[in-house]
Formats: sequence, C-alpha cells, structure tokens
Amino acid sequence: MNVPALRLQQVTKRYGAAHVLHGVDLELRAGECFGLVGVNGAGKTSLIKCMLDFCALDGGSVEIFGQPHHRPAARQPLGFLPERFTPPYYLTGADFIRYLLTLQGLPYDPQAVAAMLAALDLDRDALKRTVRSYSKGMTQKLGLAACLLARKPLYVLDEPMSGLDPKARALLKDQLRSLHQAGSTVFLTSHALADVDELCDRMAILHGGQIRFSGTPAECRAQFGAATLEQAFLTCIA
Ligand SMILES: Nc1ncnc2c1ncn2[C@@H]1O[C@H](COP(=O)(O)OP(=O)(O)OP(=O)(O)O)[C@@H](O)[C@H]1O
Repeated sequence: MNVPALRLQQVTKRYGAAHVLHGVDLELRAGECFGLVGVNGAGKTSLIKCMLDFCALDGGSVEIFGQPHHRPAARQPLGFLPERFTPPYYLTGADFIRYLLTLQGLPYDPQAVAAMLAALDLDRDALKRTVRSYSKGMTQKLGLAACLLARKPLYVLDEPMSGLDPKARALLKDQLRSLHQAGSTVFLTSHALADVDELCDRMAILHGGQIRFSGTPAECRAQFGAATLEQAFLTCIA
C-alpha cells in the first residue's frame, strides 16, 4: 500500500482563546494535486504552519510520507512557498536562489536557473538585481523559481498564483502540470476556484475550523447540486 504524502488526523489549533482548527482530518495520496480552499481567515495558512511544524499543534498528528512532521527529516522531501514570500531585500535574485539551493545541498546550475526563469516569465536580468527593486509579481516568481528548482517529491504552495499576471499564471499552471506528470505531489491553497477545478485531482473546503468537503471538483459540484465550483463552494459554506 502506498504511504500517503500527507496525513493529518484530528489536527486542532488555537491562538489564545480563538479556535482556528477543530479536528481536521486530511489525506493526500502520493502523486496527486490537491487544492485547499476557504474564505479569508478560514485557517488554510494555519493548517500549513501546523503541517510544517512552524507552530505547535494543540491536538492531533501530522505525517509526511509516513514520518511524524516534527522530525526535520520528514520535511526533507518537501518544497514550500509561503503565502507572504519576502526574500531578504538586500540579496540579488541569483544570491537568493543560490542561498536556498545551498541550504538544501544542491548546486547552482546556471542553465537550469535560466530555464526556470524563462518557464515563469521572469526576466533573466532580475538575477543581477537586488530584490528590493522587484515588483510583487517578480518577487513571487523568484520564490516559485527557487522552490521548484529544488525538484522535490512534495510541494506545499500557499496561494502560488498570488500577484501573478495572466501569462505567468498560465505558465505556472504548465509547471504544476509537469510536476504532477513527473509524479510529484502538489498541495496548494487558492482563492481561484477555476484554477482548482482545472489543476486539482481532489480538493477540500475548510470552513468553521473543519473540513466541510473533500473529494474531486466534480464530486463537489454534484454533492452541492451546482453547475460551477463557485456555486458549490457558496452552498457548502452557507
Ligand atoms: N499568529 C496568530 N495569532 C493569532 N491569530 C492568528 C495568528 N495567525 C492567524 N491567526 C488567525 O487565525 C485565523 C486563520 O488565519 P489564517 O491565516 O490561517 O487564514 P487563511 O485561511 O490562510 O486566510 P487568507 O485566505 O486570508 O490567507 C484568522 O482569524 C487569523 O486572524
């Protein structure tokens, strides 16, 4: 039997008196593209922080490819793009990519870097410029490039389309499809339900601290008797 890429069991998270996650169960099969959706403040980023051991759980457990998430080795097969990606402003794009690759024991391959920048439509000149001179979309592309260059079995991407122009969104979707075809598992959050519909094998709706729906986008439409994923989402959280 295949080990799940991610398994969350009864995950509970509180910030002081505020209960954000109440017993969340979620399982990602290895090799699938999975989308987590929910309104602002639903707890998507908190769930990711719990998964990656950036904050302590108040209950439950998380396993990454069968290993308890708090073991550093469990996170080795994982690439992560945070929701608010803010690289050190004084580094050049090349410095930043080199730094992240070095941390993972990977070489800086100028050809691979150039190919990834082209694949995300980030001008190669950006490598020489300090990050302080980047636009929001350029910064997001740099974060995506650094993350995707590491070639990991599992990617956790918190709102990866954030700040991207229509061309870059289309290119990123191509990249995510390629990763999927190559066998990587992708977990992403998104507010663009059309992207989730297009890209994801399965999805979950997080609302009120709990998973209200988990299944394929087609199952989501069918379960809520809706023609579109947007209508299904609205019915689900009503
Ligand atoms: N460090 C923190 N301390 C206190 N409350 C927090 C903290 N981080 C998040 N929260 C609260 O937890 C709730 C969930 O926030 P979270 O960022 O996980 O939501 P989200 O679903 O990712 O939202 P968005 O779609 O707006 O990015 C919100 O009410 C938020 O204010």
